[in-house]
Amino acid sequence: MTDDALRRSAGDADPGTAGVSGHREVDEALLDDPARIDAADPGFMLRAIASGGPQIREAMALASEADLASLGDEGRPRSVVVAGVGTAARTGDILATAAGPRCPVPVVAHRSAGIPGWVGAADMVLAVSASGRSPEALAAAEAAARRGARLVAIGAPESELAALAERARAPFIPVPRRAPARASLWALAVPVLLAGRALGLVRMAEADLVEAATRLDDDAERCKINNDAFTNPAKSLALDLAGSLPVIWGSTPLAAVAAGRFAEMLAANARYPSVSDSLLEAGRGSVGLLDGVFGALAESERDIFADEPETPQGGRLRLVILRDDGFESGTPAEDSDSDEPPAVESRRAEAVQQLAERRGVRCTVLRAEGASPLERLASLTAVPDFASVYLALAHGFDPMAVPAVSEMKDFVTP
Ligand SMILES: O=P(O)(O)OC[C@H]1O[C@H](O)[C@H](O)[C@@H](O)[C@@H]1O
Repeated sequence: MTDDALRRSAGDADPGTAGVSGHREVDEALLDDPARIDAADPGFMLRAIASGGPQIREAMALASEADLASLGDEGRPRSVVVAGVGTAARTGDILATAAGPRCPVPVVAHRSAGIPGWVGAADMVLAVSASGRSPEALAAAEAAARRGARLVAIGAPESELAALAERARAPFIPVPRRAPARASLWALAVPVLLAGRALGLVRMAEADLVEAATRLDDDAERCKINNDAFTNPAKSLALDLAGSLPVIWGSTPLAAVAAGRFAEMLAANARYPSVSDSLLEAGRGSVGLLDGVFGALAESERDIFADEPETPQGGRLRLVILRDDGFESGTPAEDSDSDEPPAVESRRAEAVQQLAERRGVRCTVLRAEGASPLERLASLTAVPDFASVYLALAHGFDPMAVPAVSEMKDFVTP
């Protein structure tokens, strides 16, 4: 489409605003007023995000009805490809991390249409789509069936994906529709993890799932709208980030998955740009951001005698470190999601905190809690999920409606 055509099809939206509402300054007072929060969230995104615990329990029941356990009967596949986009693709990262570095077969999160060229009859494809109609997941399921690969489909009941699975005689795990897809992370991730467990790639007890669900319930309770910013960790994280350029680094592979999820939620809900990575990668490159225009230089120009900066944090980094130091700092080696000793990862997290401190770059640290990797992942996603929504609301954005995403779909759908 040419620029002119793009402009024409944008209708009569004002240039520069495209009918988008919201305000650049955060409305801090809104976060202390439950009635205003409610009114600012007409699509009930907070409620949707709070359903993580129930999603896990429901997914466990639905997966047991679908008899996923029998997947292991045909033996271990040569590889597992998790195909989908957006939140569906994130479940592939979760499976790969849960399977860990000692996993005997490759686990690949495939984020484009179809499946890799090397996939054949010896491989297994998990096609994941919350709506059950994303072209990428449908193309993956179709290609898997055509090439004779083993297929499991996970998505909305009575969807195109469900029909495709039925035609291919492949197991289908229904995921009750809960728009938007990003509010369905746990409903999608649990069947993927249970498939991995049935194939012998993931060690995960029922109790781990139950405890992760309880953790999400507890965090939803701490993050509920009636708790003010002093007691609500999500509101206080949202205020930490307000007006900043967030840089989110995860101390371990598991924490890096949570970092990626946070960046995705900040973009979709709060419409904030951010950088996210594992600290291992960041330490070799993007840690340099701390020295840059938005890092040390922005901080050295700050007037430390001013009562209130005119634009708080404008154009300045805010570091968020997601730390997973393992269960009581002593994760048994066989449970570790990383190839590195936990001490090395902890040292890296301490180091980057010191680097930030020396440069005056503000830093928020979130620590994983819980015994199992799944529970610790849940503990690193719940508060950030809520924070992204509170930040959206404080800027006057409806976190449910993202005009740019809808317009993109309209432009590219033939
Ligand atoms: O899970 P699906 O229904 O296939 O949707 C996949 C993705 O589609 C769109 O890109 C949405 O903006 C994403 O939030 C969603 O995760």
